[in-house]
Amino acid sequence: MTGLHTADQVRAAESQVLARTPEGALMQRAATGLATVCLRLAGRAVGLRVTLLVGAGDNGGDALWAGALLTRRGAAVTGLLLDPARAHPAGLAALRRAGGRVTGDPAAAGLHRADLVLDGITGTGGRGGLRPGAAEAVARAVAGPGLLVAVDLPSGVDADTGAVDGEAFPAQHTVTFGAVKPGLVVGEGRGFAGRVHLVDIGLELPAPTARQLTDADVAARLADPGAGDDKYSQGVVGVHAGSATYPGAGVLCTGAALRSRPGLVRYAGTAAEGVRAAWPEAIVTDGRPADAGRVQAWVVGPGAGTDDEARSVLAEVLATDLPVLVDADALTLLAASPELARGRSAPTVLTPHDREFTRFGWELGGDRIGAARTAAADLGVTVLLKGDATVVAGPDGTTFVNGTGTPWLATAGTGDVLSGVVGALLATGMDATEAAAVGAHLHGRAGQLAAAGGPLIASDVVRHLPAAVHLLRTAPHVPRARPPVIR
Ligand SMILES: NC(=O)C1=CN([C@@H]2O[C@H](COP(=O)(O)OP(=O)(O)OC[C@H]3O[C@@H](n4cnc5c(N)ncnc54)[C@H](O)[C@@H]3O)[C@@H](O)[C@H]2O)[C@@H](O)CC1
Ligand SMILES: [K+]
Repeated sequence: MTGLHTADQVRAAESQVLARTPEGALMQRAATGLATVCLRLAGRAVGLRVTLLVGAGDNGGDALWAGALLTRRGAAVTGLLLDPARAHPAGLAALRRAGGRVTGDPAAAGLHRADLVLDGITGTGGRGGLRPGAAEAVARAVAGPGLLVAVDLPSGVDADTGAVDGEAFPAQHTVTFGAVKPGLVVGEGRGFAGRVHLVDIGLELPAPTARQLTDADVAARLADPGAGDDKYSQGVVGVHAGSATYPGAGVLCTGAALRSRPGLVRYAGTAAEGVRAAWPEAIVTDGRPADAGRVQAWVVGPGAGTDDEARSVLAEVLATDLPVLVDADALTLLAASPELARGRSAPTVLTPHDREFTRFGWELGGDRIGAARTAAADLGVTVLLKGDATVVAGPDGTTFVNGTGTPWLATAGTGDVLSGVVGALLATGMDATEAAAVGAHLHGRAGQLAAAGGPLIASDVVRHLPAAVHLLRTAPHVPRARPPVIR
């Protein structure tokens, strides 16, 4: 599990270490880690042309110290001082001592021929997007051939939210210190961070503000069937999705549930004929949820319409004491009658995309973690806010940011697949917020496998779910999972 820590949390942990270590020691650790990663990425030191973009704070100090280390290893390092009077004094002196050169002129900083560019403009102390001088230097860096490496955080990205207000440094790699900040993995920031390398600088960190599951974490939560299991003990999920005219959502959602968890899927709805034809393994009725037989969780909404019948089905399943996943059309209905979800005794999971989210009247700015948390607390539900990095927030504030997936998943029907996956996990009795996070991770991995040869369609994701489970289970360090407990 990767813990995500806010800038304040990291700063507080840093000040504890600062109080008991010699001056500059922490920055030395950061700079040494940074230089080590740079050498690994570049594959050599001697003759390596490096340009440092140096801002006015300690982030610039890290870059200068790392530049000094690289100079000593034989690199040709130039520091571009964006605010020369405020450049970190000790770092600047170290670079000069080592034989590095400095300039205040972006045109003279060698960005057109650098092998490596280190972005030390701002880190956790940055506010807002790049200022004009910094933006000009970044534009030159982007136009040049150098590998773009951000120091701690791509400048211009908000450490806590990933919001980018204006321009930011588009890093190919980010070397971050002490802890991964949420802004590196969520929101727009995710797209600016590139590959994230965490350097341990010996901080004692508090509980993270949010978490990111690894393959091993997810595998550990996916239990094998035991010798005494039968189809009922594996979790039975009910699906109400699709319509007679558009059965696709019912077919995809039912198929995803079947392929995620080999228990039993019951389908109830007007897409019955299409679902029966596609999935003989499902138990299908064209009646209402109450006609479907016993289930341990419901998925309701994808392609199910927003008419009175659909509304009454939604009210029926939300009136049960079973976990319910509400998606798509059912979210539109719920947004108009949120009281149906408020105060339920069993867990409810909402899986909105941005438009569905704002229909509830919740604001969605650059802070997707904050928005999902506010919504979850408002209704007392788990909110899975879909996006490039899906955010899952539970009613108690537990938060996950998903780290798997591919842009190819932005295609019709993949949301129906996600609902089926999470619904199947809910039916096993898994905690609802974990089920949403585990389901998002598995769905993303299946999407990555399905997209290996190029574009994918949603049914490709369904087909790749078993291979994705296998991939997760063969990840390093997977502990054995205990069998699920079915109520
Ligand atoms: N506190 C510590 O002991 C350590 C801090 N470290 C580094 O220190 C960084 C934080 O340093 P600081 O708190 O000095 O802050 P930063 O270096 O992140 O930036 C603050 C400076 O940038 C200016 N600034 C703010 N927004 C700007 C913008 N949009 N465009 C241009 N300039 C802007 C401010 O005026 C201020 O002078 C971390 O990200 C990390 O890189 C590491 O060396 C590890 C140890
Ligand atoms: K930076």
